[in-house]
Amino acid sequence: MVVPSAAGRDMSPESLPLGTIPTVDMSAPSGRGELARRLVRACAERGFFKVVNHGVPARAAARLDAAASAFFARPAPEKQAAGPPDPLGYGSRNIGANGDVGELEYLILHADPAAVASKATVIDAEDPARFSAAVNEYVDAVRRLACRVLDLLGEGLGLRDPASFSWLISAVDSDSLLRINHYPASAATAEDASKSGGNGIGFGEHTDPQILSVLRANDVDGLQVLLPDDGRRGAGDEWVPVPADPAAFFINVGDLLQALTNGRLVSIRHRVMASTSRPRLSAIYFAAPPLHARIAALPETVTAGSPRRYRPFTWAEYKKAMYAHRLSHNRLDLFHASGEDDADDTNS
Ligand SMILES: C=C1C[C@]23C[C@@]1(O)CC[C@H]2[C@@]12CC[C@H](O)[C@@](C)(C(=O)O1)[C@H]2[C@@H]3C(=O)O
Ligand SMILES: O=C(O)CCC(=O)C(=O)O
Ligand SMILES: [Fe+2]
Repeated sequence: MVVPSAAGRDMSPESLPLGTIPTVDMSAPSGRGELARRLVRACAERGFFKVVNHGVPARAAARLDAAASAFFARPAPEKQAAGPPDPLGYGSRNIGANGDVGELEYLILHADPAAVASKATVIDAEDPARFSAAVNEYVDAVRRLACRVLDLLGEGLGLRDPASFSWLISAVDSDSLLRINHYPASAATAEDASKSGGNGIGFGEHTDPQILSVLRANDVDGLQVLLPDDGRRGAGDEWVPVPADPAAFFINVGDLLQALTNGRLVSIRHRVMASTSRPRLSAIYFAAPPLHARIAALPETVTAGSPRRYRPFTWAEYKKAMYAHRLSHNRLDLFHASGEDDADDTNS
């Protein structure tokens, strides 16, 4: 039975419970087909889910955390030697080049081992090889997880080639990134923060531009996701806190996966709130295609009832538009098939 919602969208009785964040067990206790269906449902209804039994060795995560913590503990001038973010490298408070600020410092690295090696000399001057090894081992493990998820999504969506998504991020010239965020401890409440000029925002609201983001953080809360009002509640979109779980991964659909699936899978808005008494450390692998990759809705996702939503574009073209806009900008709107917005228009 299909129940029409107040908003006119069909709600199958199997829809996820209101306001919940799905957890997906990658060990597939109920079989591969069911796992693929669960992943598609999580990405279509939420664009965000928690993953357990993910297969990423705890040792790889611990090594990355140790390398990152050692870097962030260094004196400011030493850290600044790895910056400013251009857009790769070390940054503090300023996010991107268009006036966004957050209560954090961060490292953005290209995921390619050669690029990691060239940055490692300024990040860990004492032992750059140790830093590179920690990053490469971690990136390798999370890329595998991202590929497994993407292949299952391809299967669940019934694509002729279920590897269409994972193929894009596995290319040797893929433009994937690793970002490590460090939100310093502040005993501040949201009220204290606003008195001192802060706004309680660690990382402002945004969607991730790439294909898939794979996040792991320590045991400090702060991440929130904007769950869409699916019409059953009628109270509008809602910011939902994501309880920390350092043993799990959190995965979200990026803008490119929304475009490739013609809007079937949704790129979710998220943010990090800053008022915490302990530092938050997070690492996010942004799985991206090569710069020249052409992003167009896969034919299986374009139907008479669901016409093409976005015009085809390359990742390079999308990146240009993304860097020209503020963090919170809805970048996919610039690429609407019938939209009047112009992707080269740099006013946000
Ligand atoms: C304000 C910005 C920072 C960002 C580039 C942008 O112009 C808009 C997208 C931002 C974002 C969000 C997700 C990732 O953290 C990030 C690395 C990315 O690919 O897009 C950041 C960019 C950044 O910090 O350079
Ligand atoms: O640091 C976090 O937990 C999330 C940050 C984030 O969304 C990002 O870097 O794109
Ligand atoms: Fe993000």
